[in-house]
Amino acid sequence: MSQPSLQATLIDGKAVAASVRAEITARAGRLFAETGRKPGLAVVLVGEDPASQVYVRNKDKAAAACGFHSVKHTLPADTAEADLLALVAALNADEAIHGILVQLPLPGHIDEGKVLRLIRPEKDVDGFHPVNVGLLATGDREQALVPCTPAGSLVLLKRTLDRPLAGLDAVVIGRSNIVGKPMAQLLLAESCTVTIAHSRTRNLPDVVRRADIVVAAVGRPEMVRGDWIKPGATVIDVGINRVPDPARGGDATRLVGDVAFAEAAAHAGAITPVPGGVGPMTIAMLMANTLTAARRLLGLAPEPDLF
Ligand SMILES: Nc1nc(=O)c2c([nH]1)NC[C@@H]1CN(c3ccc(C(=O)N[C@@H](CCC(=O)O)C(=O)O)cc3)C=[N+]21
Repeated sequence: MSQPSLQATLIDGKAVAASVRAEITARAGRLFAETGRKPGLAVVLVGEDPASQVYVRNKDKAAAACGFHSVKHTLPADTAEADLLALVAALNADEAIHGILVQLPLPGHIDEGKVLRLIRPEKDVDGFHPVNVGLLATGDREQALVPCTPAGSLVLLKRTLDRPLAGLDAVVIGRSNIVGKPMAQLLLAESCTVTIAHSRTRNLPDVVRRADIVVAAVGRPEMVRGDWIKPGATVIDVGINRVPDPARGGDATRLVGDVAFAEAAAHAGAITPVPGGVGPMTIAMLMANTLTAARRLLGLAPEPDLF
């Protein structure tokens, strides 16, 4: 049998992210003209997780390009929990900082929940504080800060589908607090019929075959196969997995998603690539959340929704 050919529309996350960042740059410029204040973002990195380092580098570039005030705190891997909590408390009180992001995962000796719960919900640009989780669950988008990866995935879906999502069957594979659960909440708020599948789901291929929208967020390279995809479905691949690339020899690696891209592209109506899909949107939505947090903390009226 011949190789399946690409039929799906490629969803260009890099291009959409650039347009979101351009809009945020314009909004930050207006904020500065009106108030003399810049949105302020603090990123805290404990230890040297490679994925987090990539993310911090991209974020720094994006924040600078958007005209934000941006600070980075890099702490050694053996930092005491109390010292990290003290830094978060100082950032909570810092009037120049409107967004605080503590890179996950944290080293094992630090209680992640304790750190996330200390961040002021108004400055929680990751949307991981239980108050923001609750506001999303109650549909209170006016007050919530929504996690960046699901928010970015929804922007891609809306720009791709160009019609209301209401009534569509959506299957989210993965139930993490960071992606799967908030993604399901956002799709539910759009009136999709939402299924959350996970490692204990029976007959996952058949569950996925029902979906008009597939969001893969399991962290297992190329787990979702082409013949699981309903013809014409929209596929959002959240996975970023580094795998060996023997074709290039030596210790070469390449990035793949949670979806077997070439196979799935032969069935899907539209699909995100990895890299260049959801990843750049995560960064763009972090900028959007920081601007939103700044306006709220400064008592200013909200800007129109990006999605
Ligand atoms: N509190 C917290 N919030 C996070 O959102 C968070 C975190 N911790 N810890 C680490 C992970 C990882 N993450 C990425 C975001 C964007 C890209 C990204 O821009 N990827 C590009 C480039 C990838 C590459 O070339 O390596 C792409 O997919 O095209 C990657 C990784 C956010 N994370």
